[in-house]
Formats: sequence, structure tokens, C-alpha cells
Amino acid sequence: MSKITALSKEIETALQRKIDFKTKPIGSLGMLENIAIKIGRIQNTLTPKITAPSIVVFAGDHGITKSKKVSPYPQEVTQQMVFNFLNGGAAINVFCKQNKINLKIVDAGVNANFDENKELISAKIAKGTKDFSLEKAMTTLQCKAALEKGKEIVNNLFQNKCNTIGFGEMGIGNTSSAALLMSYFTKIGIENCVGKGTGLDNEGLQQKKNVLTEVYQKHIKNIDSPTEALATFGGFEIVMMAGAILEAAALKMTILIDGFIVTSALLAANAIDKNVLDYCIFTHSSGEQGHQKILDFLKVKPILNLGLRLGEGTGAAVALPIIQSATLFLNEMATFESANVSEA
Ligand SMILES: Cc1cc2ncn([C@H]3O[C@H](COP(=O)(O)O)[C@@H](O)[C@H]3O)c2cc1C
Ligand SMILES: O=C(O)c1cccnc1
Repeated sequence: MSKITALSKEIETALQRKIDFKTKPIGSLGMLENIAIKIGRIQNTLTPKITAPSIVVFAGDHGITKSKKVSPYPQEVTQQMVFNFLNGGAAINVFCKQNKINLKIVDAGVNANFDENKELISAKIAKGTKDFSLEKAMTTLQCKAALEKGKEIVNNLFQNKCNTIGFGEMGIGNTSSAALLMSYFTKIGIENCVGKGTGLDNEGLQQKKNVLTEVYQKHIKNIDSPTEALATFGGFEIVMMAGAILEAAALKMTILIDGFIVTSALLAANAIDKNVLDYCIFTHSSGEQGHQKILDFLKVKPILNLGLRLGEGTGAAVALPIIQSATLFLNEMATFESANVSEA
């Protein structure tokens, strides 16, 4: 993986000065000001622009769903939703269309064969992960291949002028993978990382907690690196997102972080290279119970809190216009001097 440069503080003062000359009381654009400064620092300019904003949805299946009831939905929903994405019918399609976001769908490891389709990026590592109640979700080699694929996909988008990128995912059972990764990277007990996902009832939640506590205890002694944590608790879509996030930061792109699953991939990326956080904007706090705890762990503030608990990158897609407002006010608002407005 390429090295991620930590952002310099130098331009921050100049950006703050530019914002403070705008025709508004100091600080009155609140979080929009923080976002403007962040993107200005990422792009190292006083006139940052968002170009070709894109969301990449990675899809993959999970072996655990075949042996244990960790999700109310069957594994087949992953492939069915991939068709739904390709046909334009999912929530993420609607929000991307609304906000003029370029949407890409990636088969990272779905348990199905897809015909060639120009809308689908084929990056299949395997037809779903292994059942982690029995063995590691994937081999170390598969994990490295998935990290590399994620990197390659982001690179292609970057070549096509994309400088702002969000990630989403689809994979029945992936809140289980995300909870295991969360527990590993934050050291918060697994029972406090597991949530209801797509809508388990209280009894289902308790059962999921029992299953994942056992899985965690079975593997924890064998994990000695972030890559091994990813390989063990897996999700090809999650590993590919971790690679994609690292590469986007290395390319100095602005990264829009979505919900619980994407943030679990970010935890792994962050353990590999801490500078990645400099490039991330946290678009929302998910309704999945562990998400706000990860945001607290990372000491970051999300833009929205709408109770979304869908994934697919929907929080990132809905938040994009707010992020665009931040760069637009910075570029287009008049100053006190240019507009002849008296200062305090
Ligand atoms: C129809 C449908 C569409 C979805 N879109 C995203 N997810 C979300 O739910 C899944 C994770 O939850 P769990 O771990 O409980 O299975 C992931 O696929 C996630 O992206 C969906 C789930 C369903 C059922
Ligand atoms: O926050 C998320 O990403 C999420 C929550 C529940 C189900 N799927 C995704």
C-alpha cells in the first residue's frame, strides 16, 4: 500500500482567515466551516472543489449465515440486491441519482455467478467467505488480494477525475463481521459491539451475541496483525473497502464514511495507517448500536443523525449536498469588503 501523508496544519490558518472574512458572524456556519477547512487541507488549496463524486458499493457473502441465525434474512438477498442495484431500484440508486453521484457496484465475493455487465465490476475473490464459527473467513492470501482489488478500483476512479469518494456495502451477515472487527480494534467487549443488524428481535440479538462471543474467543489468540483480523473475521466486501479507503487517502481524496460496516473497515485501515483519518468525513451516525461507540472511539463527529441503519453508502449519498455546501460557501460567498458590509 502506498504511504498516506499526514495533512499539514499550515494551510489551516489561511483557510480559517478566508472563512472569517465572509459576510457572516464568526463561526456561524458551524460544522460547514470544519468541513470546508478539512477539504481545503486535503486538497491543499483555499479553493477546494468536489469533482466526479462517486460511491462504490462492495458486495460479498458470509459463510456464517449458512450455519447460524445471525441475520433475519437469507444469504440469497445479497445477490438479489446486486441485481436490484444494477436495475436502479435500491435506496442507494435513488440517492445517487438525486445528488448526481457516480455509482459503482463491485462483486467482491457474492455466492452467485453474474453475467458480464458493464455496470458491475467483477472482483470476486471467492463465492462467499468460510464460516468463521469453524475456521478463518479467508486465507491471508485472499485477504491481501482483496486489499489490492480495493486499491485498484479506487485508482481507476481517481484516473477519471474523482476526488471525493464514499463507500457502501451489501452482504447479509456483515454486521456480524463488523462487530467482531469493532471489538478487536476498539477492545470494547463483543457483547457491546453486536447489534440487531437488519432487525433481529431481542431473542435473536442474544443468540447473535452468544455466537459471536464464541467466534471471538475461538480466534483471538491467533490474530497478530490488522490484516489477520480482517482475514479471520472477514467479509470480502469489508476487506476490499479497507484497501479502497487506504488507497483513497494515499491519493489525497476526500473519503465519505457511511455506517457501521464501512466504519469497521476504516478501523482496520486506521490500524494499518493512522494518517487515514485525516482524509475522512463521517457522514452519519447509524442506528446500529455499535456505530456511535466507534465514532466516540475515533473521537469524530458525524454530520447527520437520521437513524439510518441500511448501509449501501446511503448516509454518504444523503450527506453529499451538505459537503458541497461547505466548499461552495468557501468559494462563492462575498467578503465584508467586497460586499460593503460593516464588520463587528
Ligand atoms: C433487502 C436488504 C437490503 C439491504 N441493503 C443493505 N443492507 C444491509 O443489511 C445487511 C447487514 O445486516 P445483517 O448483518 O443483519 O444481515 C448488509 O447487507 C447491509 O448492507 C440490506 C439488507 C436487506 C435485507
Ligand atoms: O450502519 C450500517 O452500515 C448498517 C446497519 C445495519 C444494517 N446494515 C448496515
